[in-house]
Amino acid sequence: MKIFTAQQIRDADAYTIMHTPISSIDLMEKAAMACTNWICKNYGEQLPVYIFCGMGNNGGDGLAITRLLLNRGYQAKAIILHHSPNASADHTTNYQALRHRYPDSIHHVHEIKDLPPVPENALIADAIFGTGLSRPAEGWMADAIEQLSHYYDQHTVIAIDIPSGLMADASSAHMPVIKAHHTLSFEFYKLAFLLPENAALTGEVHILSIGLLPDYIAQTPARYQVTEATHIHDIYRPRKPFSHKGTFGHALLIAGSEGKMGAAVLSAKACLHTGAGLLTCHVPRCGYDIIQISVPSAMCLTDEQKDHSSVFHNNVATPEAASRYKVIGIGPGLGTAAGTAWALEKLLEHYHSPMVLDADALNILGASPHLLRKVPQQSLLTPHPKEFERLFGKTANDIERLELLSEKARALQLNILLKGRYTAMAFPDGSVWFNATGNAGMAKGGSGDVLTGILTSLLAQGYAPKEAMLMGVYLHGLAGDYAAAECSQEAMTAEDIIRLLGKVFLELRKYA
Ligand SMILES: NC(=O)C1=CN([C@@H]2O[C@H](COP(=O)(O)OP(=O)(O)OC[C@H]3O[C@@H](n4cnc5c(N)ncnc54)[C@H](OP(=O)(O)O)[C@@H]3O)[C@@H](O)[C@H]2O)[C@@H](O)CC1
Ligand SMILES: [K+]
Repeated sequence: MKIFTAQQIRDADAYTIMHTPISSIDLMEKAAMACTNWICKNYGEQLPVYIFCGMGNNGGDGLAITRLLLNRGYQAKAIILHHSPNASADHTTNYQALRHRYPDSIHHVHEIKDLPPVPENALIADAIFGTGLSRPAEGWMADAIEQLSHYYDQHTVIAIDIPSGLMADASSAHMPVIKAHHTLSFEFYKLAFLLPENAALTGEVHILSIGLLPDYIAQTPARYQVTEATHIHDIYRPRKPFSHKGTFGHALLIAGSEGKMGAAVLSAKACLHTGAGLLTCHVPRCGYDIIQISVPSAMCLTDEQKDHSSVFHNNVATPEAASRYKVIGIGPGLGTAAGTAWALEKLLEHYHSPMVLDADALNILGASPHLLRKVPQQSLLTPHPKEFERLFGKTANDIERLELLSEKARALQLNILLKGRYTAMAFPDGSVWFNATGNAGMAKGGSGDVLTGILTSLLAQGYAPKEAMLMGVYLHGLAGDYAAAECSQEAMTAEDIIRLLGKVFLELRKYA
């Protein structure tokens, strides 16, 4: 799903109005109807609904919702905040319609002391500012937003299109913003919903269709996208009947150190359960029995060191040796011993195909930034926010961090993701995608090691690096969702994610 900017959303609106018999006021009615239906489906008419409206079209939506709820027997009230002397045309039309039919349902607010008390059991709808917010709220409007934010603790708050005060495609850090339990947004995700800094503001986001024209959406380029199931169905290639293990690539996984062999085991298992043809693990001597017993399908090479790996570059020292492996995954539980860092540098000097770098491999790069330039182009890097900061430095807010992510992916020609609720993936072509599968049950040790195994496996099988990242992150999240459904977010572990990869592939095959 494309993520459009506030301006592109206005253009989609205008395009639909120009190319269909639908007028602007009809579109507002459709938006208001979609919200009203959602409210009626989820809350009974015994609850009063207080709808706070601004002077633009977001306020117009609020006025139309008030009328539609009153039509259905709800006790709805519109509280209009006069932040501007001028109302938009569609706001005015809806104001007149509401006043004509339900004159007692409207309350005007010209300054903060006019805000009415809200009954204890009332539902609150926030229709003050939408995508037309052009600057931070100031003066008494900032105070009003601040005051309304406190309703979050005692009431259910539903934001219409976007929580008021939140900028759709810029950072709103340190700005007054309404906190909502639910956001009912029209047609598209807004970039703001996907940023961790806004996690506490939007609550659950529900995308409601209002019939904007699909051809505008199809023909308009968007810098940001959210991965959808259909994208993954297009990427997925089922195994052919006449294939053999060589068809699916030989992966080399360099992972583990004393006390962290579990990371290597998880990564190796995930690699095999994602379909790699052959897997060799390079581990320190202390890990030999562990790998042989825990992952019997994998081969095992041991380092000359007992507790950390230090000579893994020898596996690719000659072109002939290097050609044995389709891909290298490196990092889970690796440690950052000086010998390991030295061997990583040597590895990068010898190996020139895309690889997967995670965890301690990234920490080693963060400590020696000159190594970043030696990482083979098209490689996959999988930092979490702390590792990202060690690699590329601090930023002031999430939008700046996203820019930095995208800039580094382009400049270094690497596929770099940034882990989070909506993992962001930046590609050498300048595009940035967000993944929406996954859940908080995956915020546990081991989940990242599983992802490394999955990505390494997909590269081994010949998926292009961008496809491998989009698909691997999606599958990892979906397996996590299946695991949570089966045994709860609390109880699930990284091993459950690996186990449920099977269910994910069975699901994928249905669309192949
Ligand atoms: N496209 C769609 O899909 C559809 C969109 N629809 C709806 O339209 C909404 C967008 O409406 P919109 O463009 O009228 O803007 P909106 O957010 O109501 O605010 C504009 C007002 O706020 C003002 N203002 C701005 N910043 C301010 C500040 N800091 N402090 C004070 N004032 C400030 C600004 O005044 P000005 O900047 O001119 O001073 C103007 O008066 C969208 O979110 C959705 O709900 C649906 O109806 C139909 C389909
Ligand atoms: K709003």
